Formats: sequence, structure tokens, C-alpha cells
Amino acid sequence: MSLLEISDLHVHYRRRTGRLHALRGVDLSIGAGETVGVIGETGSGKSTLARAVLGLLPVSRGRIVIDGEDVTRFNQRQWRSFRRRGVVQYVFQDPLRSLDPDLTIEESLTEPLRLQGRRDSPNHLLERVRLDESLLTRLPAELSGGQRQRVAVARALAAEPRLILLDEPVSALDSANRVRVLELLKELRDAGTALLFISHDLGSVAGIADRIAVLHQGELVEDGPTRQVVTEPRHDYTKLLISSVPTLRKVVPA
Ligand SMILES: Nc1ncnc2c1ncn2[C@@H]1O[C@H](COP(=O)(O)OP(=O)(O)OP(=O)(O)O)[C@@H](O)[C@H]1O
Repeated sequence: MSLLEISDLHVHYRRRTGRLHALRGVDLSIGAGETVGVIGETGSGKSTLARAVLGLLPVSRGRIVIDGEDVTRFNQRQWRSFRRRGVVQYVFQDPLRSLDPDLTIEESLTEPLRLQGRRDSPNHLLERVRLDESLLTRLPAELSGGQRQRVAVARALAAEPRLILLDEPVSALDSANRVRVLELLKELRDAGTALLFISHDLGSVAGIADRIAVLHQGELVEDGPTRQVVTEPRHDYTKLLISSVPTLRKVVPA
């Protein structure tokens, strides 16, 4: 059974000028321990997909099943109780959105542990993302962007999730920090956590994803094993994305 099963997903936004059909019949599944990269240009619907899966947007049609639970029509109370189970966690592009600016790093990391009924210190979480304990007393604003993103990953790990949604997790980072966070994500993948890695940058995703799905104007136009998508893309839009990253074949595992 899939850990995440999205079928025929449609999402609309209401705008002053009318309704926008942002996702048009998306089918996507992620198995336990699998890493799936979703790529697409700006406005293709990537963040909409992540937000719908997290219950932050209403679904017009289709079904979202997470770990056997149909969450499509959950109300807020059901979402709160489902989130507490900690099956799925998220990391956004801007870690300041995942971290409360008024809480120290220690408080930010202790909160999800308490929600899981745990009384232990958050030091082991910092260790997993290779940050020094001396950062515990700082506020998010007192960290570098790369350190903040690693704290956001540490916070997501507190609930020992089986699936982490990552929406452009390395886009705001400089290249050294990007490499560090990607290494960290590979370790999570290797430890068996399923990842849904959303990015406009095929180069970041290709080195880590088992499968790549391509979103184009709200439709999933391609979905296949990473090597196959990179070497034998079927859709013209995928071909275009691939031709824009000349070094791609080097980062794709054989
Ligand atoms: N809250 C909203 N209200 C109305 N339209 C929205 C809203 N959020 C997104 N959209 C529109 O929905 C479409 C998909 O947006 P989405 O943010 O999912 O794209 P994206 O692929 O994540 O883009 P980016 O890479 O720039 O973050 C776009 O046309 C966008 O303008």
C-alpha cells in the first residue's frame, strides 16, 4: 500500500477575476521509503499540491489518502488530530515560515517532542542535522539561512514522520548550504523516510529522487523513474527542462 495516494486531484482558487483551475486531475503515489521529486516551472501548481496534501487548501475533486487514511474531506479538528500522529511533516522554502520567530531553537524543537508525549531534550535532533548545541538558546533570526533550514528539518524529524513534504527546501540557500541540506535529505532517505521533494530545479532533485513527476500548468505530464525521465523524457516540456541542465546525467545515479 502507498504511503501517499493522490487520485484525480483538482484544486481551484477563487480570484476576483474568476476561478483558477490550479490542479487538473493529478495522480501521484509515494510508497513507504520512496523519494519522489515534483518539478515544474513557477506557477505550475507545485506549492498548491503540497498545501492540498497538508490540508491547507480545499480540494474540489479527487482523493488524498495518507497512510491508509482518506484525509480529503477532513475538517479542522480531524486534521489537528491526524497531524498529532506525526505521519507527515513539512519543510518550506523559507524556514522562517516553519519556525516561530519568538521561540528559541530549543523551544521550537521541544514543542513537537512534547506533542508526541516525549520528555527528552532536543539535543539528538540537532545532532541528526549536524548543528551545535550552542545554537539552542538562539532565536531563528540569529541563525544563518542554512542553519535555519537545518533546524526546520530537525523540527520535522521530532515526530519521526514516515513522509516529509519539502517545498523548495534548498532554493533560498547558497551553494555550500544547498549541498549540506541535500546531503542531509539523502541521509533521511537512506534511513527510510519517504520524501516528496518539490522544486523548480531539476538539478537539485535528480541526485536524490527515485522518481520524478513533472507538473505543467496544473497537470502531471510525466511520472517515472529518475533515470528514465532524464534519459528518455516523453513530454516536450520535460525535454525542455532537461536541456536546460546540461550536467544532469552526471548527478543521476546509475
Ligand atoms: N492563494 C491563491 N489565490 C489565487 N491564486 C493562487 C493562489 N496561490 C497560487 N495561485 C495561483 O495558482 C497557480 C499555481 O500556483 P503555485 O504557487 O502552486 O505554483 P508553483 O509551481 O508552486 O510556483 P512557484 O515555483 O513560483 O512557487 C498560479 O497560477 C498561482 O498564481
